[in-house]
Amino acid sequence: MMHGPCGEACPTNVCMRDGQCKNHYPKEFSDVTIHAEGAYPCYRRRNNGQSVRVHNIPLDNRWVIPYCPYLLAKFDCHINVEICSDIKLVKYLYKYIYKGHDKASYQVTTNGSDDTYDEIQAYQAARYICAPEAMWRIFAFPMSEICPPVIALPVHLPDHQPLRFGLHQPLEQVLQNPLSSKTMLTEFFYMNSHDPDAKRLKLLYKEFPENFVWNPTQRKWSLRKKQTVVGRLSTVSPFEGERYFERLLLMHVRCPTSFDSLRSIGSGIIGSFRDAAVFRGLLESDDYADNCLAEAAFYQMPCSLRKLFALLLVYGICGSPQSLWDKYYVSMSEDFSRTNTLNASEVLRRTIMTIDNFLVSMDRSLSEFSLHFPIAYNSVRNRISREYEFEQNMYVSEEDRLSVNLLNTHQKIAYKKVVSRIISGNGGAFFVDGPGGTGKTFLYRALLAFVRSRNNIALAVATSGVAASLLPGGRTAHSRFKLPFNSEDKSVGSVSKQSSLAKMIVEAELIVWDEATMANRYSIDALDKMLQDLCDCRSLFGGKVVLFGGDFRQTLPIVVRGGREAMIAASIVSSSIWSSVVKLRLHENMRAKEDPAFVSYLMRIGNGEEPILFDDNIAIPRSLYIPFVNAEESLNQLIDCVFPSLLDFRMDPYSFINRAILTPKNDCVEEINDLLINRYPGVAKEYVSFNSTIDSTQQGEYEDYLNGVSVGGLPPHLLNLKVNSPIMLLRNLNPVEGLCNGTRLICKELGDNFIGAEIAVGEFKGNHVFIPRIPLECTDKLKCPISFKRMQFPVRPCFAMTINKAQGQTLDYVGVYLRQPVFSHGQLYVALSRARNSNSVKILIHPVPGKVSEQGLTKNIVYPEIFMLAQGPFFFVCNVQENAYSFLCQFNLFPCCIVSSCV
Ligand SMILES: Nc1ncnc2c1ncn2[C@@H]1O[C@H](COP(=O)(O)OP(=O)(O)OP(=O)(O)O)[C@@H](O)[C@H]1O
Repeated sequence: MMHGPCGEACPTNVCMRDGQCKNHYPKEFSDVTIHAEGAYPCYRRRNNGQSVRVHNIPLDNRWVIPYCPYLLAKFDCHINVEICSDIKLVKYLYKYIYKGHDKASYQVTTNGSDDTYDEIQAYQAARYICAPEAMWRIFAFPMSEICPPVIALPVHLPDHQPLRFGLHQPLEQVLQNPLSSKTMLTEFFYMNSHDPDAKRLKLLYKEFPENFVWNPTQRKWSLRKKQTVVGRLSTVSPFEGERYFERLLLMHVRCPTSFDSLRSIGSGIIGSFRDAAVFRGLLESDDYADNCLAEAAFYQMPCSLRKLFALLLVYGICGSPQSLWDKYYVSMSEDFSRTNTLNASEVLRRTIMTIDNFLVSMDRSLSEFSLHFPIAYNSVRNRISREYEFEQNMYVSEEDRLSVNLLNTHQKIAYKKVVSRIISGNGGAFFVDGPGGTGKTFLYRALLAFVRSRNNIALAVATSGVAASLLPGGRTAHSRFKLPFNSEDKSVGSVSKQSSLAKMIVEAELIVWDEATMANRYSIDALDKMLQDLCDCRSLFGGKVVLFGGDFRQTLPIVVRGGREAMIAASIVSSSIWSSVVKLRLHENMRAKEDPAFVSYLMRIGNGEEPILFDDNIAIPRSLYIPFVNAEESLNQLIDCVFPSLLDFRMDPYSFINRAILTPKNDCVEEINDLLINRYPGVAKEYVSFNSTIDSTQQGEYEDYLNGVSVGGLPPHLLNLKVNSPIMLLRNLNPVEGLCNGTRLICKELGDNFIGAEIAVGEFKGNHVFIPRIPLECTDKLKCPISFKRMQFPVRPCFAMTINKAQGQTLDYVGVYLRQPVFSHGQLYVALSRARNSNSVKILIHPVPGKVSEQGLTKNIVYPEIFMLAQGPFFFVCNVQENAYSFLCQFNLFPCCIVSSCV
């Protein structure tokens, strides 16, 4: 079946909406079917040159609607086919099964007739049953079957057991029957207190039917011998109060022996199920901020406590900031009051200013919160001007100041070019391109030091928080320039011309943007427009000197549901500014100098020059991979290579923090982290998240589902941590202080309401921070069909992380776990290039089932067209960047020969 023709060839086709095909035809060519996370499957559509003519327009494989010839022939009707490889797609199966037959119901009445029409009765009396269904029913064949069977478990309050009795059955008789008061729930309690198997297994209520069978006649549970079943607690709306909180406890408390035991804490019993749920951390408490500060204050770390207070303010968790301030002021100012040189009002001023400074670095200010102090202080009005002052007086380290003397030849050339533009005031945009480790950051630091040591402003930004934290005074580009996050938003950001921020931007002599290869080109175009507007100058970037940097071998901008072409189209190389950018190249790898063979191997992987054997598969050298024996044994071998002794790790976590297992997908990350946190020595502390649907009426219905949802970027529902275990931050809490999405920390204190941790890497290594639970929203329908908010600590263990998350980080030992091969451009290169040499990397590849003998083969996905588009001269030839690849292919110019001829 073919779609269309539509688009330019037929703009009036029914599928056209706002000049675009609503079904996204034509699709992209692809040699294999790819099912990326959070994206529609990209089916195999080979570019084999074949086409058919429909309405006189040639349509090739990109226009084919997925179909199954067998099904079409068998049923002789219209059947579309989709891979059912995602849980979300299952809903379509149910939709079509339960939709029922097409039917209509009508009634003929005379005018003025007042006959009341019983719609339900009419439906029951005249439901249309098609012939096959009628036959199916006559033969009493089962109409539906769920496998495995789902056992619905009742939830009721004490003495609120539901009772079933006949119409004429005497109530007394019902009540006197001892079986009447027995329910699955009461007998679950009974089993937990009397049955040795139940005591041993320590099950949750929902797990109980998996191990025990309910006998409805005798009203008792007995050990299950066969059949796999699934238990589900009946849903309860939060509006039902205590019954809802009781259910919450039943979902999380193991082996309760009575209703009271659900509410028992230590030796006492808490008054209500709600309070018990709050006490166990299952429910957002009204006093959360108070409890959190009280617990953290106990550790007497006033500096960390002030930052914690600021975080609670920023995330709107403080119900009453003033009362918390009054209550914890003494603890927050303890270090200042201890110095005998400061009087009381000076202590107060310092405490206020340090909190305000912390808030300012998070783009907020103390004056935004309803807090009153007995002294005056400068805040919101001067907030941006304080930033301006901060930028103008940025401290430049001696090391950075002297780094200019250490630059290698290529770095020196780049340095001189940029500096000469700064001095001449002519402006210009540069792009420094170099593989990882060639000293791009080293160059940025030298340039930033040059400008700042003359007391001028140089703004350092990066696409990701981790990269920003590696630059002195670095911020994420979006937060520094208030750029729109949404690529649909074509506005130029929200910096008003009169603001101090605008003044700071206009005065900046240099803007450095690292990891620009990961940025969406709309952000870069937005910066160009904004600078032109603020500087009243139509030249590129308003005539400012802007230095971009990055590595096109690494991953490209993420485009939700977008494939290869969409990623290329979102890259800086597809931006209108690209042809005017001066390209600077660094070649000498300064990081892996001692292993040149590994460096050239990495380059071959990154450039896509490693020979492809078949289906994008390359052979990994024998010394780099662990031979696959079976899933468990081989994974253990990989773990042993990366973390040879977890006990040593616990003793000296800093010595091991730069070791990690990298893998393409989130599900593997969670699996390995769970495995390793269990093996890690020490007692685990479990933090349970509270998930609430944005639409509160959906809470009861979806709560269990949301507890099971694992979304990339959100912490897990059940977060298990141990003291000294490594964790990764999942939010940009404060990039200026090194707290970015991706920062690695070491757990130090595990309170009930906070986590105390030390930053483990980078400029801020050793800094201590208290992290509170914060609300983390997921409204992206592609990640989860139900919009919800998860109240949890924004961290996860980081023994393992996704390859994309590792970008920008340098590791001492890298384990690459490829249960599934990489799925996007540059991932294999990013994973391997985190290591300094070949001795500090090991790869485990799961072979294709049935082909265990084919060891050490894996995919290396490289989009060579990005390298071509990144080369300047070709832009003059092809003009329309997005079509450059196909344009060049028409002339039989293929990637390798183009790159080499261009170089
Ligand atoms: N000219 C130099 N002299 C001495 N050391 C250098 C020089 N250039 C870079 N280095 C060192 O080499 C290492 C890698 O440099 P850097 O982090 O700047 O590379 P990069 O290109 O930014 O890498 P990535 O793309 O992975 O972030 C660093 O330890 C840096 O200090």
